[in-house]
Amino acid sequence: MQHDFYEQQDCLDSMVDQIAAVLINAIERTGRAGLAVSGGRSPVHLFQRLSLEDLPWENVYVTLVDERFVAPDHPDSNELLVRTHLLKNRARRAQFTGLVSHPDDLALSVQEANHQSHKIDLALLGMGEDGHTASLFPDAPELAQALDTRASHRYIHVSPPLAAQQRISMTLAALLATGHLLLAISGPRKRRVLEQAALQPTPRLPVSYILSQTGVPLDVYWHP
Ligand SMILES: O=C1O[C@H](COP(=O)(O)O)[C@@H](O)[C@H](O)[C@H]1O
Repeated sequence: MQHDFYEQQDCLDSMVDQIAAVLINAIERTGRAGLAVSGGRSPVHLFQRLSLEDLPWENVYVTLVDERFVAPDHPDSNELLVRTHLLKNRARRAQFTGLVSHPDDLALSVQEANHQSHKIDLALLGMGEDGHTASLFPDAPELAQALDTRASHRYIHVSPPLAAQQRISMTLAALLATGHLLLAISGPRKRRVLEQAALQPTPRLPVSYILSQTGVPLDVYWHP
C-alpha cells in the first residue's frame, strides 16, 4: 500500500503508528517482537520519534537490515546511527544486536550475523537513488546471490564498487521472510526511481523485487 504525505511530520506519525501496531501485535502473540532497521541519512527523524513511543521496548529485539563494514563508532556506521537516534528515551530498553561483531574480520562478522535467529516482525527499508535497498546494490558482484529467494542465510557480504565501504546486507530471501516490510522514501528524485522500479522487477533497480513481491505486506511511505 502506498501512503503519500505532504508534511514530513504527518508521514512520521503515520509510520510510527504502523510500526508500533506491528510490534505490539507481535508481543501480544509471542511475547516479543523483532525489528530490523536500515541506516543512511533518511531514518534519523523517524528514529527520534520512534524512541519516544510508549511500547514494551524490553520485549523488542532490534537489529540492522544492513551495515557498512566499519567499526561501530565510525561516523558512517549504521549501528552508531541507531544507538544515537533510536536506542534512547523509552527505546533505550530495547535489546540491540549490530552486524559488525569483528571490525577486523568481515567474513567472521557475516558468519556471526547469520547466527541471529529472532523472527523479524518488521523490516524498515530505505532506498538509494540508484534503486538499492538494504545494501542490495545494482552493480554489486554478489547481487544475483543476494537476490536468490532460495538463499538460506539471513546476511551476505556485498562489495558495491561505487560505495565507500564493504557492506553486510540482509538477503532478499531474509527480507521476504519478515512479517512486514515498510519502505520509507522522500523527495522527487526517489519518487521517480520508485515509479520506475514499480514497472517490473529488474536487477538494475533491486528495490523492484520488494515492490513486485506479494508474500509480505508492504507499506511504502513518501513525503516531499
Ligand atoms: O547505504 C544505505 O543507503 C540506503 C538509503 O540511504 P539514504 O541515506 O539515502 O537514506 C539505506 O536504506 C541503507 O540502510 C544504507 O546502508
